[in-house]
Amino acid sequence: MAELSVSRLSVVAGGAQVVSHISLQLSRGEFVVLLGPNGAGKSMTLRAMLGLVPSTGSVTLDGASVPDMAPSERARHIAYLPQSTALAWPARTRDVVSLGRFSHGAAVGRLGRDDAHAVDMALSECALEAFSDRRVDSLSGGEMARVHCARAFAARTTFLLADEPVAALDPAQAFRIMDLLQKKARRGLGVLVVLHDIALAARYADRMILMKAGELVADGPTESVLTGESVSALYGVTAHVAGRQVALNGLPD
Ligand SMILES: Nc1ncnc2c1ncn2[C@@H]1O[C@H](COP(=O)(O)OP(=O)(O)OP(=O)(O)O)[C@@H](O)[C@H]1O
Repeated sequence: MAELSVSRLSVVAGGAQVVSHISLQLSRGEFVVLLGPNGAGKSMTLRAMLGLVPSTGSVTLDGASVPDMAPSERARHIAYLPQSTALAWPARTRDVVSLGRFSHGAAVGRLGRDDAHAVDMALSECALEAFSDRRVDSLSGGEMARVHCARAFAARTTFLLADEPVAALDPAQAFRIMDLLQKKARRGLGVLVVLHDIALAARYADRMILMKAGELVADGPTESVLTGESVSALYGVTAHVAGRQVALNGLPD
């Protein structure tokens, strides 16, 4: 069973410790949601796990240090959907999805048979066939989010780290993306997703990790981690949780 293992990961930014001694494991086939208030250190944790920011501690994939991997090797194992999804250049959808194959040696206009197949599959999984030749700067936010997912799926990695992939999507589009990620996890992808929508997280997560002020405060099965008390302690709002149903009742009086 492939495993991504994080041990005592810490990050300092702007002179402050923004991630403090985080340890966690992610296995293939798991769907894990990382929750926490703004500024808790969630994005920094993902970026440090990928070696994109300096950190201390260790991150290993089946024992091999991830930050020490060449970028292309890392990208063959772990796909990353960063928070910002804007694309500044007017590429076609299919070419953006093809970027997911670059770590396998492909280049725009130079896709091998396996690359082309992976791109076609990813376009189909994300219901993007009709947009294949469209310029991405003409797509809606929800369509663009699907393009980013397709790019990640085309890479055929064993792990996917996604930072708020459904922020700014309407409920149907958000469910569509979460369903896709869940389907991929059921087929063996290890998925770690940062979300702010607690109800959505409750619906999908096999496991939840809670972070606050740079520290990991809970990690376990959704049913045991998600309680009215844990949501209140995390966000400072009153909440009622029944199983996987979450009702937020605003700020305390
Ligand atoms: N380059 C930097 N210099 C100084 N502080 C930084 C820098 N980058 C990030 N930080 C700080 O690190 C903390 C954690 O940031 P991070 O982006 O990981 O939070 P987050 O949990 O992802 O928040 P959000 O939910 O708002 O996206 C924040 O307080 C942020 O201001």
